[in-house]
Amino acid sequence: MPQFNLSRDKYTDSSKYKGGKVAGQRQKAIAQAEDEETAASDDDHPAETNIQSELIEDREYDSVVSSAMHVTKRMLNVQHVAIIQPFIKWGPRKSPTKPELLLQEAEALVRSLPKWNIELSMKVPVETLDKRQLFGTGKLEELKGIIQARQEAGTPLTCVFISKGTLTFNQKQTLEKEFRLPVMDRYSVVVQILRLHAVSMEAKLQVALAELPYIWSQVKDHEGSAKGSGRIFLSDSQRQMLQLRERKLRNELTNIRSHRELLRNRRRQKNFPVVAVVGYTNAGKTSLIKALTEEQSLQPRDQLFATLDVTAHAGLLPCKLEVLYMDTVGFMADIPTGLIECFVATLEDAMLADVIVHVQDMAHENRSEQRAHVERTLATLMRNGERSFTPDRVINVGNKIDLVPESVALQQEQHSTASEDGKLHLISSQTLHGVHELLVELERRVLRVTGRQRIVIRVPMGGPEMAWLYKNSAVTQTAADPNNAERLLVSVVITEAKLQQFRHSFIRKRG
Ligand SMILES: Nc1nc2c(ncn2[C@@H]2O[C@H](COP(=O)(O)OP(=O)(O)OP(=O)(O)O)[C@@H](O)[C@H]2O)c(=O)[nH]1
Ligand SMILES: [Mg+2]
Repeated sequence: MPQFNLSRDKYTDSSKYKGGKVAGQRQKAIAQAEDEETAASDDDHPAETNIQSELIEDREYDSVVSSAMHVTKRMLNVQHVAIIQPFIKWGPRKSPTKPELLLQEAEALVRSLPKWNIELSMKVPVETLDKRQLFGTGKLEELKGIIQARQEAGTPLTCVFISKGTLTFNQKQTLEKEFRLPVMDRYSVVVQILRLHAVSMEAKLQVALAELPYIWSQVKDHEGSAKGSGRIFLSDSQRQMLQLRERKLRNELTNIRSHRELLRNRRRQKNFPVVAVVGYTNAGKTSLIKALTEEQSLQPRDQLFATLDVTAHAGLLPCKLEVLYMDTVGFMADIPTGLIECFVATLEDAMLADVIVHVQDMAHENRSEQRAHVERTLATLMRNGERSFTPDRVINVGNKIDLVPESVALQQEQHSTASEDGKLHLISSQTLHGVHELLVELERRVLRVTGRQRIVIRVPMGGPEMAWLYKNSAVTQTAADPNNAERLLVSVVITEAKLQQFRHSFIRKRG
């Protein structure tokens, strides 16, 4: 039953997650509960897994995708890359972000691919991003000269990465002819990274789906161009293949998602409060969850889009209430919407969480833009969802404080809003500085948002009350009542509704 394992990966079992090991007993217990639910429904669909594997191993498609975006299965091969970051220097369409930062992000993308080496890295001013050859004639000659010189001395380059969202088919074709090298844009580099990091079948199918709008847009560019090279980009049968592929991918994803909904309902019934950890890519989401749960299996990586599956990890709040932390896909600006849309569905679960922790990298120069980008995206995602993006559900966390000089950190803390809800919690997931305080705040929010409270109830020893409390609340401590040897003092975290039920069932009777 291979799909059985798939669904489990997503939520609890991190054994396949970044190569880690199965976590502790609590984790196992939840996984087991989910498995009971999963087993029945998976038995019904043994054929699905075959279709899914065929969609991933499809030679005919591979040849189309490799010609459209130079994305191949041989991505572990060594590549020698020249990065060119175009930016508009003047005028109303001037790039809002400093070109140095754009270039840094482009370099981080390339570094996320293990055997890709950055040989050259340049930022180049352009008048507009729409020109057929992108660069002015003089600039283009200069770039050709630089690349040529590099080819003759030093390690020969194997591709040029132009750090622009998407290049049109014509831009790519023109530049490939000029540079005599394959040319990639941000979309194709990100797809390459996503392919590498996709672990579960759902993530793999999502990446596959994310590739299609790109291929279609290249086909459209090619057809729309009067000066098309005359070469047919896609044959009719290839087009049909792509259409069929898209339908199949959507079908399979729908199947997987309805399955996920089943698990989500199941989890709701079990009543675990859920905390979603979101943020810009590489901000330290996975590291924070590792710090909060002490789960050794989690492996943070200094790579963009390291996490592609929403996974859940159990942890305890200081009051001993168990919560599930959801690790999510990172956000990134200047990624064409079509690409990330496919992953948005995986964020659905996160959007339904009781509390959302927004992790920010305090050591990143572009922190405030990153924060604004994440907030905008979250607000859009939630506009269509069941729950709204209200400040009382969000905790802002400033991570990597160990990398920031103390005086700067202090300033940033003072800058954050005075109210407890708007506060920026400064922490280091690495040194664990501030993590305990964050847990205390998390507890406060979780209890408030889910309408739970911590109380101590006095119950008769050996009575039915104890069993009832274990079943319907989180019992965090029991102690003998110093004033009455036949009674116990039970500390619980309980919802208002359950507390009413308890009063109704036991206290009135007793009275
Ligand atoms: N110095 C320092 N490094 C940190 C801290 N937290 C995370 N890192 C590092 O930052 C990098 C990214 O961490 P991850 O936890 O993988 O980040 P993420 O947000 O999950 O990234 P994606 O899944 O790619 O979106 C890793 O190299 C971590 O070791 C911190 O508090 N201090
Ligand atoms: Mg991560």
